[in-house]
Amino acid sequence: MRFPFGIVHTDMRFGVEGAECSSTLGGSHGFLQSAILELTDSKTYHWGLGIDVEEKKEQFGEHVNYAMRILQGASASRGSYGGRVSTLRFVHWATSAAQLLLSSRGRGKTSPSDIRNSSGPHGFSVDNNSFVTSRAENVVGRQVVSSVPYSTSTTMSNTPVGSDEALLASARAFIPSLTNAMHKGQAGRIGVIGGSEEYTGAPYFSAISALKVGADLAHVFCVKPAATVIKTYSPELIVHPLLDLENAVEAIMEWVPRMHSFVIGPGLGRDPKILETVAILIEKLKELEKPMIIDADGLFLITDRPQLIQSYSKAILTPNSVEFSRLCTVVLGGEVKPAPSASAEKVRELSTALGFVTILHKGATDVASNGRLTVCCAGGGSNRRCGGQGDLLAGALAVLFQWALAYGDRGGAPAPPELLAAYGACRLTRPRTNVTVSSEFFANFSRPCLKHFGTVSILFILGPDMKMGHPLYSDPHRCLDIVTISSRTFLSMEFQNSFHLARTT
Ligand SMILES: NC(=O)C1=CN([C@@H]2O[C@H](COP(=O)(O)OP(=O)(O)OC[C@H]3O[C@@H](n4cnc5c(N)ncnc54)[C@H](O)[C@@H]3O)[C@@H](O)[C@H]2O)[C@@H](O)CC1
Ligand SMILES: Nc1ncnc2c1ncn2[C@@H]1O[C@H](COP(=O)(O)OP(=O)(O)OP(=O)(O)O)[C@@H](O)[C@H]1O
Repeated sequence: MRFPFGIVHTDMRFGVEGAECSSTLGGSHGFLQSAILELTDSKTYHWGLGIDVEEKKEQFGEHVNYAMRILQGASASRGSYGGRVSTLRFVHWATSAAQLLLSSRGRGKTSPSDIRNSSGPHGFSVDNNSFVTSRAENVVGRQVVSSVPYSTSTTMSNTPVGSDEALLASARAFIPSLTNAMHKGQAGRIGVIGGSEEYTGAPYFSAISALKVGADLAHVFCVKPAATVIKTYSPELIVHPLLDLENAVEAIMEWVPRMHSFVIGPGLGRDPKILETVAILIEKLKELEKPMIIDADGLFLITDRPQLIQSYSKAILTPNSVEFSRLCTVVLGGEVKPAPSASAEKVRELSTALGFVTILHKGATDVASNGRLTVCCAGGGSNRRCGGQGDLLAGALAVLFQWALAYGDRGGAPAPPELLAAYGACRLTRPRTNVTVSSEFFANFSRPCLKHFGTVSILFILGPDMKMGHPLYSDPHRCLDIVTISSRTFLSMEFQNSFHLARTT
């Protein structure tokens, strides 16, 4: 495995397997050098003090501009960097690592374990003083890649009703057990309404994640030009090229009754005719009381016509910060600036204004509210912000939501089904991305993320391994080993009896 980088604090030395860059400067110049090395696949360069960007431009041409852009705009990660995400990720993490080191200088002593056990904006912080080690790369590289411990950051705001463990236990309770008595489809038939000529990945991510989490069947309802493309991603998906037919509503409604829940919006696009079709479908799904997760362009539609889901208790909206901001502007009035972490109060306000429709605001901390209760889920998760992670979450949530609803509110749970499902989906998604970061450091992200979806689900189900503070969370490499073992065990059904979970029908 390529180990992405190592940092020695004394001279900010960056090591990339097969390429090494030594700089006596550190800071962003060091990062720039590293980024350029990555971009150019250079083997070894030793640059002296200072970097003359113009000179480097001559040497490396556009790569310098590119590296600069990455450094300056790492936050604008989506899309624009295309295939260069590995470099972005490299710099992103490297930056975090260096911030850690730089911020710790001259403030006494911090042991590696202090860093490993602490948490902060990047999943870690320096609690006390300086970091002293001669082989910082051994610690910091690993730490930055693997840390992001699952912190005790889940809270209930307006009503203090539970802890992480209580929420997790209740979420786990509605997962159907694996037995030979179930028939195909019983654990979930999920419909994804989305996919356009431009966006074929998003509906795929949602649908396949639904399957990985445990649904039996996933259907995608998309426009014709997207259908073959989506189908070729996976033979497991059932793909219906119906969304752009003249009689789209009628054609899709033939399938709707057999679906347990829907994800509406991933990759849908914004063609007014398609959106009109989807608006009619939403009305019809409501009549049939189908649970629905509304994401991405589905939220664009809802922002335009909030009355579509007003007071519908089986809808969960999953806005990212920009989508949340747009919704707030329309529904609450006034400007709400997009922020990585939403104000729990604003999320509650929006939910209330929409007639207690559940809102799950995705961010550094995920905040879910049904207007009466608010649940937050932080910890875990990656610092990568590439496209597709929200789609994965939406697919997972569609499965958990229908499981939760089928299980029902049996009393004793710290939150109602919609919030348990939201919490469960976040809790499931965040460690998965964490595991992926450590194992797929230089690869593209959302797709390998899927690889761990099933396995992390296993951990989710196996319960005891998911305890916060468990070593799994401080060392994803170990986590992967255990996950592999767990999966095998799971598949061989040896642990079947330990699935003491109630079954849904
Ligand atoms: N592989 C694919 O097919 C993918 C398709 N996608 C689809 O792409 C379509 C458009 O989705 P977008 O999310 O780009 O929506 P928009 O087209 O509304 O763009 C939102 C923009 O806001 C930016 N942004 C995000 N957070 C911000 C913040 N805190 N402050 C300022 N700007 C911020 C984003 O970079 C993005 O460019 C949807 O249909 C979506 O499902 C995405 O799901 C990603 C993956
Ligand atoms: N700043 C952040 N720090 C850590 N995790 C985050 C952050 N922002 C979002 N996430 C996590 O990433 C996942 C996807 O959220 P994101 O905001 O990327 O969705 P999205 O923009 O709708 O995604 P998509 O590209 O699929 O449309 C969620 O599980 C969320 O918990």
